[in-house]
Amino acid sequence: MSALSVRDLSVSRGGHAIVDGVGFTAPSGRITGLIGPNGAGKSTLLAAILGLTPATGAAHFDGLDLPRMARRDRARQVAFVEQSATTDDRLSVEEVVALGRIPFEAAWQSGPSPEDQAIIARALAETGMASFGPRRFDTLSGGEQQRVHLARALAQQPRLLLLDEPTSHLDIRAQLQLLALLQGKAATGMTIMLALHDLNLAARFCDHLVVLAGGRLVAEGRPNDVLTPSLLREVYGVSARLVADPAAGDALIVYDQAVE
Ligand SMILES: Nc1ncnc2c1ncn2[C@@H]1O[C@H](COP(=O)(O)OP(=O)(O)OP(=O)(O)O)[C@@H](O)[C@H]1O
Repeated sequence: MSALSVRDLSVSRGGHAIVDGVGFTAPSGRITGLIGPNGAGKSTLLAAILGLTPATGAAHFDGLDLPRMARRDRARQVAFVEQSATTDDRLSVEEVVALGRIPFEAAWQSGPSPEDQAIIARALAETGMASFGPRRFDTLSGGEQQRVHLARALAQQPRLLLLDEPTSHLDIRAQLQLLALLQGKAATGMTIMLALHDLNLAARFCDHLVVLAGGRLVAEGRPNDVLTPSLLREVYGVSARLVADPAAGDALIVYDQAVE
């Protein structure tokens, strides 16, 4: 089974644990939401899973020791959409997405093969960016850039996809499109984990939730079991109600106020 299994993962900075003994399993072919307030350690945890920041503990995917793998080998299995991904701004959109094929290129290959070009075109189409191929990346809006970073990750054809707040610059339609696209990918067997701030979207689109606060795992499980008013009060410091949504067959979170 190609689940992501994280065990006792810890990251310390300045003598302070910012990720503290976190363990969970993100199920195979499902979407796992990583939620928690600002500064909870979500970005640090994702970076630690991929060995991009020094950490102790373990993160395995289908028997692969993710933090200790060679970068190129890992990039053939796992793609990461960072919160503020840096890109050489002079590249065109097509060239940015083509970066996703580099881990698969032979040493003598100069530029994408016809097969790579088809994969790049498909990733651009799936993210609604097909007509932007020749545009310079630095001329895009924040939301368009975010979609291109997703397209670059999809072009890697990963078995595990990690995303750090991939909807932060997207309008509501684009958020729904992105999450529906991820659902489709999960249905093909891709294991997906994404950090997300919108808890109603997390409840609707995620199969599994991992809740962090103060660097520690607070809860893990199905959205309906995890997103309770008491958890929202404890973790986010808000009073909130769950209101039945008969059309969707589950509950919506309605926030009342921040509490002390
Ligand atoms: N190099 C560092 N030195 C000291 N503290 C750090 C360092 N890097 C991160 N932190 C702290 O670790 C905590 C976790 O940061 P992280 O970015 O992982 O949180 P997050 O859950 O992703 O937050 P957000 O929702 O705001 O993006 C924060 O309090 C941050 O200030």
